[in-house]
Amino acid sequence: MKPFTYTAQPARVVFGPGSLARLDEEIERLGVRRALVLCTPGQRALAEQAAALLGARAAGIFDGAAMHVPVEVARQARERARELGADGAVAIGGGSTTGLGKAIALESGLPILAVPTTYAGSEMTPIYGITEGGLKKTGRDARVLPRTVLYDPQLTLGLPADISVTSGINAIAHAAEGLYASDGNPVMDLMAEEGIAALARSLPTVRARPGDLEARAQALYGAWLCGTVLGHVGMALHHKLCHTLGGSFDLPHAQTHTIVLPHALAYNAPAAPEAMARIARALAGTSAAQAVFDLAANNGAPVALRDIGLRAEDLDRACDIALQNQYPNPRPLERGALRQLLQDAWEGRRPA
Ligand SMILES: NC(=O)C1=CN([C@@H]2O[C@H](COP(=O)(O)OP(=O)(O)OC[C@H]3O[C@@H](n4cnc5c(N)ncnc54)[C@H](OP(=O)(O)O)[C@@H]3O)[C@@H](O)[C@H]2O)C=CC1
Ligand SMILES: O=C(O)/C=C\C(=O)CC(=O)O
Repeated sequence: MKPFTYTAQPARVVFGPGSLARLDEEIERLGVRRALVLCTPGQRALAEQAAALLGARAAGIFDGAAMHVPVEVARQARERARELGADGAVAIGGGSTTGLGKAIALESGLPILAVPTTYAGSEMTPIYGITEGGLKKTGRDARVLPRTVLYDPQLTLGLPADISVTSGINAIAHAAEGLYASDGNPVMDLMAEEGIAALARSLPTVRARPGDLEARAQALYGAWLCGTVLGHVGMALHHKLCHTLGGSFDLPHAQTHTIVLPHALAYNAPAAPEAMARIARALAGTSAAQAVFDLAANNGAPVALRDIGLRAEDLDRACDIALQNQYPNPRPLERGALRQLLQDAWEGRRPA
């Protein structure tokens, strides 16, 4: 048994179809009297539904959430919370909305209740990300971890099939890197393998039948487990590469994770055989890298960076940026091999 340290993070999770109906009692449980409801413009109707459930406990709605939490949006939301005398926030939507709630909590310490509608998993982590001047700054702070999470599979029924698949593989990426994390532990390993398996089982059904509530519940269960892993252990090459590609080249988040993951796993495979075996087992495959690639390719997800906006002439700079910071990774960062990883991901080549 490898030595480990495990510190459980506080979070209350309410899971089940219709759990949105418990919003008012759960926000009261946090001692919140005036909650600001956060959403993107596209999820305004859902936010209004949440505000109606809160009744007098709804201070108002801020519908300006945006991908990667632009610093100006964070400032506007914080100002709105102050104007309304909010003593808490409800973030209802995907990772972009949860990220806005985190930006408010980072400065104010206000309690956040998250109602996720994608599989990003941000609701289970103390990780924040705020973008300024084209650069995304991420960090970890206990203040941003949502106090309560309501997982209601019914709210994911409207998530488009293509976004569902890439958001689900974004979740798988958290767990996959968690299995070779330098600060991993047996509890997170168990959650990671179960989370990957739940998503691998359910995503094909979600794509074929987006209205299948049980498949949606399985996918959301997997996302919860994978997000919990992300919140407890450090990420490595895959996430650092995706932050580089997303932050510096403005590539779409979940799609970037989906494309890069097979190649990051192939890069680390020689240095993390046990983790790869567990990932492959969870995916019912023989090769972790190929099983992830096939899950994406067989379910209509993009497999090539060139298909989501990265140009061939960007690859050298992407490699340079990725090499700027050192961080724990099973295999040392070697420029030649890293550049080949990016070339394979750009072309969409199935890992050998
Ligand atoms: N800090 C952390 O621990 C983590 C942070 N993240 C961050 O979260 C962001 C990515 O999160 P992700 O959820 O993928 O992205 P978004 O929150 O941007 O949502 C992705 C897309 O799904 C749509 N959508 C969301 N919910 C529904 C729904 N119920 N019905 C229909 N459409 C829906 C959104 O539409 P619309 O825009 O209209 O809402 C959007 O087009 C990134 O900024 C990433 O960095 C991701 C994982 C972990
Ligand atoms: O990259 C991920 O999926 C996990 C962490 C982040 O996205 C950090 C953030 O931008 O909030």
